[in-house]
Amino acid sequence: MSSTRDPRLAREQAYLDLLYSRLDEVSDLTRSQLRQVLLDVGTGTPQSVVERDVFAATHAERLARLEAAEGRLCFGAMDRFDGARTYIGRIGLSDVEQEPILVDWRAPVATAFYQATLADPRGLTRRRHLRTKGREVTGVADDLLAVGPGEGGRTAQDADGSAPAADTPTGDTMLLDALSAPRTGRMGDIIATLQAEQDRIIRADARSVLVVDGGPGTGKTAVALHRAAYLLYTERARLERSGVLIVGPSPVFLRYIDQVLPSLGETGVVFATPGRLYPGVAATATDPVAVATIKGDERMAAVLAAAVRDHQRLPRRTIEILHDDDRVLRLDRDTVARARTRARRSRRPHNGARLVFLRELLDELTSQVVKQISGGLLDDDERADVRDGLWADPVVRRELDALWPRVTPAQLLDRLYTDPNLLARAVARTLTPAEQALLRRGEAGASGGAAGSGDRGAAPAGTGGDDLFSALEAAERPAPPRRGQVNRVWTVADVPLLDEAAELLGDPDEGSRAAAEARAARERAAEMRYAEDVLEMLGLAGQLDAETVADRWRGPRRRASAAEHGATDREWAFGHLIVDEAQEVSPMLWRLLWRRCPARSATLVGDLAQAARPGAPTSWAQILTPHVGDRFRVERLTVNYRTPREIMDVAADVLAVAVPGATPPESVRSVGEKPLAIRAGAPGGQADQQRLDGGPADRAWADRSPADRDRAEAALVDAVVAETIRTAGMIGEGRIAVITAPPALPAVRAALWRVAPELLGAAGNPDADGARTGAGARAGAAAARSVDGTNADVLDARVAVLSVADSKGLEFDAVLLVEPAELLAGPTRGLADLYVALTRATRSLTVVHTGELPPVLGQLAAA
Ligand SMILES: Nc1ncnc2c1ncn2[C@@H]1O[C@H](COP(=O)(O)OP(=O)(O)OP(=O)(O)O)[C@@H](O)[C@H]1O
Repeated sequence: MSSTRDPRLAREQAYLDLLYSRLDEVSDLTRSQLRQVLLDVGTGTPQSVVERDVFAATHAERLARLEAAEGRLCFGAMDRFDGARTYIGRIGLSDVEQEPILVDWRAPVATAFYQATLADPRGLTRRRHLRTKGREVTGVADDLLAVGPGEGGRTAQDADGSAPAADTPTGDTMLLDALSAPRTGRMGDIIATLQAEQDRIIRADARSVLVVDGGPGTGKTAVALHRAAYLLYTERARLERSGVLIVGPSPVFLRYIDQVLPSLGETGVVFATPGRLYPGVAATATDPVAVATIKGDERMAAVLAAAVRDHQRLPRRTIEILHDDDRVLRLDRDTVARARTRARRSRRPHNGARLVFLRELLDELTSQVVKQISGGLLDDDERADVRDGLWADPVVRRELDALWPRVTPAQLLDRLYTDPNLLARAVARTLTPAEQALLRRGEAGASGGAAGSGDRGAAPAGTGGDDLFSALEAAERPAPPRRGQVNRVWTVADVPLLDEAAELLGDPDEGSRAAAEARAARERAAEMRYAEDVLEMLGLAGQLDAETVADRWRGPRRRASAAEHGATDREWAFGHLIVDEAQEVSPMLWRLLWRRCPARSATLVGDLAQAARPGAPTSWAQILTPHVGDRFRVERLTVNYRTPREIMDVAADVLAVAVPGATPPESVRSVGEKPLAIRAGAPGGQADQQRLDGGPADRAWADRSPADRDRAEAALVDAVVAETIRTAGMIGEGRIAVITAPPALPAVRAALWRVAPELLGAAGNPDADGARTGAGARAGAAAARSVDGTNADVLDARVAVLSVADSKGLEFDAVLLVEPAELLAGPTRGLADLYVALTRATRSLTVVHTGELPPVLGQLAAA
């Protein structure tokens, strides 16, 4: 990087000083405007209150954006042929004359900064990168793109008075420096070094579905998050109202990425894991892979529809109802069938159509009563009284409810899993007997991870749309807990099924009352947090209380509140959907996701080669055509920014077997350090660093005798602990992941905790189980524990012990991969899991194993 005597530094420092002083001015002004609005009691008219609140919200959001821009306010400049210079930064700024002095990286004019090349300089002579620390310029790097016509053959750098040296740093130097920096446990923004192919994707049109496909480390996640920030900038009005939903595979992953958008000044997004996409349920428990696969199968939509129809019954023979103890009324099969047909034709969901069904049958029963009383001579009011009397009669109610009961999603799913007759009827031609058995097995409950919230299905709500019955239905609220109340642990794979059921059943009770309460509480909590932040920013904490300020935000709907709302309302229509690790999404989950974004404006990020799901599709068309037809476009990223060449060479062998013919991404750098294989339990009890010849894959642990297994496990754990400590000493301040098959997680964690607790931090303490809240919770990832019981706080520690599932999308300076043969023997696509695990490191990879290495890792042997 440039020396301190570089004259360019002084010039850029002067400009940066000017930018920061303007930032301070604008921030002070905004702060004082906000203070004034908040302290102003106003005239008290409704209009003045609303106006004041709108102003307050606008000022507060602007202030938050200005504060987020403090770090790396400006990171580049571009010189054009006409000699004009434009500075690019985190936000746009204008001087007092309203002349632009800094351009937001997302503005159209900034496109050239990212996309200009020597071959296509886009009117630029030079792209300048600024390295800053706090408010100080510490380095300058230039990409010379062309010689300006008015400069008489001088290079752009000549214009600064400095001669270009052969080893002058360039944008590539800046990129490599960023990629080689120690990891912090959190993804950061990459606006200073975005590459042209990434920038094009970020700015792509948002009206249809864009798939960002690419191998590990190609920046897919980074691009998706920057695209969210770009869309919030270019389509703010639309997305402020509707929000952006970002779905990531695990709470750990959401925690990993939760700083990126705030660092770009954007907060109006909802983060969710698949287990949290149904209001009122926070599922983290998982089913066995085979069960989850069948639950995610598209055919489950037909199964659920059949299960709902099964609750719309016809009596075998005429029903006799004793009304008011003295009158016998009759409902024959044909009458009920007619009512059922009408109700079904109403095209309302089950609980709404129930009202049509009830009306038909009550009309019939009313006619019978009227005939019996008066030979049919009653006026309308009297008929209405008769009908009310029938509805109020528990005997009548019981008979009608039995024919078309109100059902909640939780009840429907619970019955499907537990009632073999219902299951058999609902799946008659849809699932094989073996698949049905798996569904019933799902009933046995979930494994791994913390419990999802119980889901009670007893409190009915009015289904609306019919005055008479709305009133009658309202009268029965709140209902006492009924027999058949559901209180089970839902798994992640149950969530799309609950949502599908809610769609078929209509406004479900738990989706209305419980979710409305949860929503109100969350919105209030968000308002309070927001108010506290604003008071903090203004130094008004002692003068105004957060409660008062929060109340003032209730009038105009803030962007954050739109986001909060969307998080708890299954009928909320998000303006844009972003799905990370999209290759793992099951067909049933896709159905849920598209319901959340009916406009089908989406960015989907994934790598089919990393798909762990058995039977995962092999093309995006296979995944998307059923949902969006041909309204999708695939963009590929090809450069691996994360994994060094030496590690990628090993991973490429795995890819070649996992997906024959697939091209691995090209690593942008090498580190001069080959991955190692360490064999545990070698003679003398010492871990033995080995160069092996491949050979047959070792027997998986499950195949060994218990004594062998115990010995091997003890040796393995010892070797992992020793190697982790050695690696920690070697990499200094960076982060390490120990990636292992789920069964070995507790033993490895416990052993590391015994020997080197400081490496695991608070997240590694086995006694500290239980609910934790933190930034992840704030980001919408409230379930602190993940698929394999991993606490999202692991990212704060120097060493994270993770399953492959939880390591998805993350990266570390060093990775210790434990017993790869176990991954290959697992129930998921083992080669894909191995590929994911191998590609998490930015610097060093060590494989620790007990038996022979799988042949696919032959390269390690030759290392
Ligand atoms: N232009 C860039 N400048 C600096 N860093 C970059 C750039 N592009 C990508 N990176 C970094 O490369 C790493 C990998 O990016 P990212 O996690 O988005 O990849 P990915 O394609 O989602 O990987 P995976 O499929 O393995 O999850 C991240 O640390 C990211 O910040």
